[in-house]
Amino acid sequence: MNAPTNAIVFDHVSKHYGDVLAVDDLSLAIEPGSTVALLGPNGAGKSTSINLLLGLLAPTKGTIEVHGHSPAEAVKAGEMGAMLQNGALIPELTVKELIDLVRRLYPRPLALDELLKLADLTDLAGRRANKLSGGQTQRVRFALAIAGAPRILLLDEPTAAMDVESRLRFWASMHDYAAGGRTVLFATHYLEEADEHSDRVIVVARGRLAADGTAAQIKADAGGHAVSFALGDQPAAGLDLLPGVTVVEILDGTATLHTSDVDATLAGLYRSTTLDVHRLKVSGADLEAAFLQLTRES
Ligand SMILES: Nc1ncnc2c1ncn2[C@@H]1O[C@H](COP(=O)(O)OP(=O)(O)OP(=O)(O)O)[C@@H](O)[C@H]1O
Repeated sequence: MNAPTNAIVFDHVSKHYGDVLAVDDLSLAIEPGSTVALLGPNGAGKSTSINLLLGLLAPTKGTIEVHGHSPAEAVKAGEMGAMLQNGALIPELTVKELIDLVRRLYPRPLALDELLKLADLTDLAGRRANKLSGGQTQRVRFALAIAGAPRILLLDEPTAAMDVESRLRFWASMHDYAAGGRTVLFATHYLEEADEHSDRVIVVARGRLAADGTAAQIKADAGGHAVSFALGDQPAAGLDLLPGVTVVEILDGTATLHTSDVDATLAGLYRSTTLDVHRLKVSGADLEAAFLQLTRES
């Protein structure tokens, strides 16, 4: 039998919680060595997908493979490490003791010094776990996730509640770990994180696949541009009906029209409205506009 070419495969996977359809016929394949963002709004099914991948939940329909094995087999073989949204540390232990305790549970763990270095914890090695800030705690949880040197690392909204500096340090650690050819899948609803830290973005909305590609492809496919202008106190009624317009945002007297056809929108703005248009600006799509459009459409 040929070795499986994909690290992760979801084949028509659905997951119901009673009446709630959290994951809806999701099919995708992730190549080894890629860093993939699972991007979606609240309730899109990101955590459910990660829990399915870890074998913590069973799909209602469909199958999941991890390097050709079931999730349970892959977890048992130490193929996957995960940083989930919750999970307390043992407060009495120091950072070093805790990481060493966990790494010893694995057959081929990373060296303690390497783990401390990768998670940027060398200076905090002697600190007790209950004396850490939120961002430092997340770094310890990251170290625990990679302790067994997993080939696949799953991160569920890893930077939630981190400040800007902590985020930067966290992503640097993630890239260092991924650089060894490992596969990383991280869930986020931060568009910038998906854009900056992944080489592929899988957008999910209401449990379904809404888009899949590089951040640049998703922006291009959504075809979006934004037309903005100073609206002042003029009425915004009807802007959403202009040709091409997908989303209208009004903020501090500025109207921003996200559009799939910038020429048609501009023509409509000048011909079909009586608005005084000042400080007109046309910009290329950003991931946010693409994301809004995609998660509305699906
Ligand atoms: N244990 C559960 N029982 C019932 N419904 C659940 C359960 N867990 C999740 N859900 C529902 O399943 C859907 C998907 O939830 P999930 O937590 O996977 O989304 P998410 O994309 O991770 O959201 P968030 O970004 O808010 O963490 C939501 O409608 C949620 O309310």
